[in-house]
Amino acid sequence: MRENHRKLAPGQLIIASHNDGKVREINALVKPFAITAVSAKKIGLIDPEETGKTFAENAALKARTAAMAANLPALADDSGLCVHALNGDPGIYSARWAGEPRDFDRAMKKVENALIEAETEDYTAHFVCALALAWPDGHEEVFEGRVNGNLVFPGRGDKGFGYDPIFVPNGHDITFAEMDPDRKHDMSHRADAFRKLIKASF
Ligand SMILES: O=P(O)(O)OP(=O)(O)OP(=O)(O)OC[C@H]1O[C@@H](n2cnc3c(O)ncnc32)[C@H](O)[C@@H]1O
Ligand SMILES: [Mg+2]
Repeated sequence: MRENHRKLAPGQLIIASHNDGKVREINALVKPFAITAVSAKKIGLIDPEETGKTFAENAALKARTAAMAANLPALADDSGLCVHALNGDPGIYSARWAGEPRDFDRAMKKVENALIEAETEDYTAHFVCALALAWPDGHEEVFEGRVNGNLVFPGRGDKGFGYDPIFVPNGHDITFAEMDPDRKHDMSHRADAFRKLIKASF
C-alpha cells in the first residue's frame, strides 16, 4: 500500500459515472469539501466499455477515460452485489445483469432464481465499491469499501437504486431501499470507500 497519496486540490472534479443514483450519492458525500462535482453524463463524456476483471480495474478505467477527456481530475465508482452462494455473482456484472435498457426488477429476479436453482439457504451477500481517482497526468489511486448483509425476496422499499430493495445490511432489519439516504450513507460500501478516499486525498 502506497502511503504517499496525492491530495485533491480545491476545484472541479468530474464524476465519471452515467448512473444518476450513484452521482446523487457521490455528490452528497463530497458536499462538505471545496469540490464542484460535474457528472460525466452532463458534459457529454463517453461511457467506456468496462473491460476490467475487477472492480478496481473498472473504476480506474472509467476515471482515467474521463480525466483524459476533460483534462481535470476524475472520480469513478465501480460497484456491485456479490452473492456468496452464487460464487460472487453478479459481482462486476451487476449492471449487465439488468440488461439494456437497465431493468433492476429483472436483475433482482435473476438473483432470486439463481438462488432457488442453487437450492441454498445461504442468502448472505456483500456490496463492494471501488472508487478511483485519476488525474490528467496519469496518476491514479483506488480505494475499496464493503458492506455485508442478507438478501430478502420480494424486495422492499423505493429509496436508493439498483439492488437496494433486496439488501438488508448486517445489524439492521430494513433494506437499503427502506432506509433514509443519510443512514445508507453512514454504512454503505460507498461510504466505506469514501472514508478511505477522504483520509488519503483531501
Ligand atoms: O459505470 P457507471 O456509469 O458508474 O454506472 P453503472 O450503473 O454502470 O455502475 P457499475 O458499472 O459500477 O455497475 C454497478 C451496478 O451495481 C449496482 N449497485 C452499485 N452500488 C449499489 C448500491 O449502493 N445500491 C444498489 N445497487 C448498487 C447498481 O445497480 C449498478 O448499476
Ligand atoms: Mg457501468
